[in-house]
Amino acid sequence: MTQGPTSLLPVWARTTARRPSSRRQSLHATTAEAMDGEDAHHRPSSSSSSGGPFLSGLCAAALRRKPISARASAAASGEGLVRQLGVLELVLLGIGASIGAGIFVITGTVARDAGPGVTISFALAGAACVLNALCYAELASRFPAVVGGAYLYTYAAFNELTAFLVFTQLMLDYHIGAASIARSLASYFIQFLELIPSVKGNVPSWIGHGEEFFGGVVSVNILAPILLVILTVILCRGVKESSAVNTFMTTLKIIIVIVVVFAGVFEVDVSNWSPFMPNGFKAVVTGSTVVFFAYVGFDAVANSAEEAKNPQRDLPIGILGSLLACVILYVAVCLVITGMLPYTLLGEDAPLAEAFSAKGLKFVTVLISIGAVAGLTTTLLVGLYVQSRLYLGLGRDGLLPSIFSKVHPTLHTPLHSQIWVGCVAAVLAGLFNVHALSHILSVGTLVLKLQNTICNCNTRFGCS
Ligand SMILES: NC(=[NH2+])NCCC[C@H](N)C(=O)O
Repeated sequence: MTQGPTSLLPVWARTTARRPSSRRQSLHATTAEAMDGEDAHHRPSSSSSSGGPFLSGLCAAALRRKPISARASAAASGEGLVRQLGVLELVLLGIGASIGAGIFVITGTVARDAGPGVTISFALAGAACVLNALCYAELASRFPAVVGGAYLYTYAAFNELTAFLVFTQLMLDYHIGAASIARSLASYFIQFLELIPSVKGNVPSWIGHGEEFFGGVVSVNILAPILLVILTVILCRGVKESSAVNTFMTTLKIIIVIVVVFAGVFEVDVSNWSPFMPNGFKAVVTGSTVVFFAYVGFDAVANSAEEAKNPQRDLPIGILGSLLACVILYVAVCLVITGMLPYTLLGEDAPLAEAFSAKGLKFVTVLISIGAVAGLTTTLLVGLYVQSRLYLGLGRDGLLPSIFSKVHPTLHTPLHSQIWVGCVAAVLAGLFNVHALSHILSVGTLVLKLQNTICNCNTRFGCS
């Protein structure tokens, strides 16, 4: 066996990479061992390096690649996670991750510029995402069904360094995203509570909305961490349990969106649709880059590869099915909302709810709030789920401490990884208002989608 240089890795990673745990050894023939095969030519020989052992180690570690075949045995062994998710659960997982607060908020922001053309913005962003989803679907069906998603594909298509960068981007997105969503959820709960007259105005801000200290640098909130703990407990209990919660909540929000569309159809005045693009096509295209956020999430399905009953068939269906369902629902909501009111009157923060209150349909407004809560809950739940599976993948590969590679023998969940991601999100959500930061992350997500498309080209056409 060729010895792979590990000097690039931190001490703990070096240790785990050299002396892999027995599970890792059996599940994933990775790192040095994995390089024996098809990717040996990707490693620069250390003797040819003129920059000394450190530089050659650095290059070798950065350039080593995980061969696709090395994962096959992992998928076959079936050890660790259990295959419990059917095609419906996978589609609902994708929808659960995608339909969050985006549709309830972004529509108004973009419609103020793009007018009714926001519908085209959603269709354009949806079309771009469908192309990307096709890449994900192909990668998901081509690869052995193990955890890792985008990280795994990058490891096989490029190298370890790129894969690790993908992981860091994903983690930044998911950790901050989870904290931000948990805070929004906490605020929603307080708003619900404040519907009770005796409670209104009496809830201290440190419970839900956040009490600011040090000039706003720290914003203390206890409800968000509590919600994160509850979801983490559900996720730790088993994939069947968390999938059941996701299925229930996602079905609820789909029904609510459909009811909203049908209730709104009768209020549509077609004259509100002309002009359809008051500020031209440019505003519509600009809008599509913003509404892209609403589609983020379908890729979550790829991360459940190791828990899908029939991954090669069901993952592509789950990825594409959930995205297409979102495109249809989003376009329908946009058409209805821009038909109900002149676009100039649409609110920026809660356009859907405001449009229905303006028409005197208060019950729909309440439904929308319930839909938003269900939406936030499922995006949070699935986000935490995906994170833990990514940590599990990196733990197995020796890129993170081996504690992350452990799967509970009876619950069949990566307990340590799950608790870790819950704790990180809880600390962030409990102490900081990360909302502003979460918006910037869409750019990173966009780059990640591009990266995945390149991965697909790379593995399909063998460019490297
Ligand atoms: N990984 C993420 N950044 N997930 C956030 C998903 C946001 C979701 N699409 C929404 O409209 O609310």
